[in-house]
Amino acid sequence: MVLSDTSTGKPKNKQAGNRNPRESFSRQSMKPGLEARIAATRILAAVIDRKTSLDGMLDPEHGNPAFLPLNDADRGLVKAILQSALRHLPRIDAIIGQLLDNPLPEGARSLHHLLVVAAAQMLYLDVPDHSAVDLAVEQAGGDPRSRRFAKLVNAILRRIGREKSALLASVEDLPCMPEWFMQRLTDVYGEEHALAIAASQLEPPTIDLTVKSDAIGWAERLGGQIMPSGSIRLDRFRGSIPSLEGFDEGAWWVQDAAAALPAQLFGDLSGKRVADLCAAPGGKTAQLVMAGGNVLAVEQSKSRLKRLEGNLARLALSAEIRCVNLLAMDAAESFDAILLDAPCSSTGTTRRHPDVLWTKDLSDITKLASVQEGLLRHALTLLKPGGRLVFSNCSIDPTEGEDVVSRVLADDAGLQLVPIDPADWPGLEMAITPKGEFRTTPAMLPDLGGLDGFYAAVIAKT
Ligand SMILES: C[S@@+](CC[C@H](N)C(=O)[O-])C[C@H]1O[C@@H](n2cnc3c(N)ncnc32)[C@H](O)[C@@H]1O
Repeated sequence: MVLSDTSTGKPKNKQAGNRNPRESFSRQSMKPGLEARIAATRILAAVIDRKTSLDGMLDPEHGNPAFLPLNDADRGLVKAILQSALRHLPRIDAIIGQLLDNPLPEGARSLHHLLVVAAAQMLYLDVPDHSAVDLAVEQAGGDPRSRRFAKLVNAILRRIGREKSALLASVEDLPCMPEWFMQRLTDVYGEEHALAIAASQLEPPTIDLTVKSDAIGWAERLGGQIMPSGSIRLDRFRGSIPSLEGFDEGAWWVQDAAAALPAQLFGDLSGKRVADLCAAPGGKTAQLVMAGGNVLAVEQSKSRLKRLEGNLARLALSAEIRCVNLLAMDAAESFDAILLDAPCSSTGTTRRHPDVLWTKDLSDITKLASVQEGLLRHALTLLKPGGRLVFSNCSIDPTEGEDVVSRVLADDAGLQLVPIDPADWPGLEMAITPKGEFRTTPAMLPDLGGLDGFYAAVIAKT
């Protein structure tokens, strides 16, 4: 049995996953929920087959063409389906595999994605089984690539409905990460820690806020708890952030507790000239301004810089802003303190962005490490003697953290690592390496709801 599937071909324009003209649905005649399911299936295909990141495709104005016509409720449903499907993909695949007599044909990508979307709804979301099955069968019937498998779709999904508990139990020990990533985590952190990271990834993330001041007061008002980073955690908050007290007046901003650490490593910045070299969307810029710095925020992406400007305006904080590639900055311009929060694989943020695991691989990690090394070497030329630079990123792989810093330090005797003192960070001692760098992972502080994976090191120039 051979299926052809052109959906794995390159998209015709920059927006991945355009409506396939061969699908025979018209919007008006669709059952409620079907359009959302079709959108979720297309976007899932773009993530898995074309390595397209989810954030851009779910952008309310510039997102995937299948996403844009949906109403708010359907958009919410699509997001929930995709988060669940990507978070649990290896388990869903294993369950579907158990129910098939023969593996799905190599080319049957659209059939695979359709089954994954329906199974995610049935196994991990509160969608009634009969409605998930009916819509999946209708979806299969309306797509010439899957039409002849409509009976198979019906049979598999009905069995998932009937045998849900046993099927879920049969996969509960399977880590929900791609094999290459699980292997890499095991090599770096050991099996136990790697399994704990994989398990933490199954939990929806918490929302953390960084406050301008009065953390105790805001924690009480918002019903949150104060984290060892000083952040306020709103555990399992699911509402609308802008509706929270303090948003309009700019009293706080959303920032994971681990992401709040690097900018704090400078201490008081009063009177100092500070550069935030990879600044957007600006969470760390805001911290540097609040620490008293005279801050220049540098960012090469115009659209991301707009977000930074909007964020600083809401917070009523001011910084000098420059849209430039930091590699073009001249060493004649020097700074007392520099934060380089470098672009990275984002593998520390898989609780929030489960697509990262399916859009990145080891070669991306190696490439990004080399970009980071170039950025770090250049950033250090902009640092005054006696100044400090904090290098950070949200990768969980030491290739993009510890290894970059140790190579750069080994080449220049005028640079030293300033060890972070565990005594200064009660509650986060486990996140400080023997050399004195921050290395958080999502498996840390499990009783408080975990942390993003982050790396940060302080470098001094003599
Ligand atoms: C990890 S994000 C920074 C997050 C930010 N520090 C925060 O806390 O909100 C990395 C940013 O660096 C920017 N970037 C990447 N390469 C750059 C370069 N060569 N020059 C300037 N900005 C760059 C990216 O556009 C991206 O916005």
